[in-house]
Amino acid sequence: MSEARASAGSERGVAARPPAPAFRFGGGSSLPGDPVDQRPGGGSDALVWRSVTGGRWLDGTRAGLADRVAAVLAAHPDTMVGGALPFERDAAAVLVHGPVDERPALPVLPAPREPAPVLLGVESRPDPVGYRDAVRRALDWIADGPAGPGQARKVVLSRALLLEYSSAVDPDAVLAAAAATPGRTWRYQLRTPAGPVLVGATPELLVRRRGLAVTSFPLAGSTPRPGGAADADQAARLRASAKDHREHAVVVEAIADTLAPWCRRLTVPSEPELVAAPGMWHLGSHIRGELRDPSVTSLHLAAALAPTPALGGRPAAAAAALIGQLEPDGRGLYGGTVGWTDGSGDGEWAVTIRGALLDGARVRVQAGAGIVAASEPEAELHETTAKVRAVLAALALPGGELR
Ligand SMILES: C=C(O[C@@H]1C=C(C(=O)O)C=C[C@H]1O)C(=O)O
Repeated sequence: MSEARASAGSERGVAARPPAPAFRFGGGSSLPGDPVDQRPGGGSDALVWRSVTGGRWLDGTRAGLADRVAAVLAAHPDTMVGGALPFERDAAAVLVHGPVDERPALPVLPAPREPAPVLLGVESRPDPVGYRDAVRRALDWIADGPAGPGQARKVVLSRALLLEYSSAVDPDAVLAAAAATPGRTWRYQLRTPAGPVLVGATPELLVRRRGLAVTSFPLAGSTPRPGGAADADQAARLRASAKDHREHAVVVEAIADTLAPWCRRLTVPSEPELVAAPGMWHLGSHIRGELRDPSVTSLHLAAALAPTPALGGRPAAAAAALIGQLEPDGRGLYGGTVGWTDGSGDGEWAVTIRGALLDGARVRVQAGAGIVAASEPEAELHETTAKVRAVLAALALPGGELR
């Protein structure tokens, strides 16, 4: 709502909606192995919501970004920068700078507008035939050669579903649904200056910095959760899948290699754990490190890590080039990172997945799957469908029977 309309509303005695924050992020819940938070009210599993309202947008691409942001924050104590870095490393970041607003809970959001939007149509880009085709081309690329000595190639291929609804989808209603998803997720909402609003609940932490402690929680290797008794069977199958463990190891190795030069100590688990995300099982690993240099901020680390090989591949540059060919629309914010950093350098950056880009009555949901030598096109297509369904369910967006 524009300010003019808001004040006209109050003149007529209608309560004006307060200005909507440009950025909201609900994260910071504790991870297994975290020290217990001793602060008053800082229970071991407390989720913290941060937002920026009425801030200033920062221009620029990723090159030199973290240093510029650190300088801005050094000059303005009690402020933070929140937003997103796109998947493509040379694309413009969407970051907003403003005062820190930190709360234990998401404020009560206005009730969604009635009637609820009805799904009118869905377009898949590429369509299922095109996606299976892209997987076959990726398998040829994988078979063409190794990524390095003793290393197999991997690439993550995604498809976008463009959904058309009968009326505008309310970004706050979608955020409220994301906030209510059970399980450990990082919830985000970013009103981009171009208009569309990015909203989601991602189970994947790219990097968190608290003081010198650095944590990353990569996920790779997935299977849908059918619910009921079959849920445990699927979990057991994932645990036993050599293909998924290989896919996971590629990601863990790459994250550890990127973090190692920044860290004095780095601990990498030898085996992944099973992670229950909304609608999906994943393999996940807690990687923990201790920073060498306290001037390195969470944004330095996020900019170095994103896009994670859980969304790109190995070798990173060749996988990104292949993705550029096979996904000609470009990914934009999907697959990049979303989060915040503050004047102390602390911050939390999640992988921008399990979200939707809302543009009035049009909604874009994108999902991908990791392709390795043993991948089957049909199974990978099925995995993207399962992920999209999980997103629609978590965000309470009507999705029908997607294929
Ligand atoms: C690509 C997505 O998810 C990523 C890919 C995964 C996989 O290939 O197993 C698992 C989790 C995410 O890192 C997505 O949700 O769109």
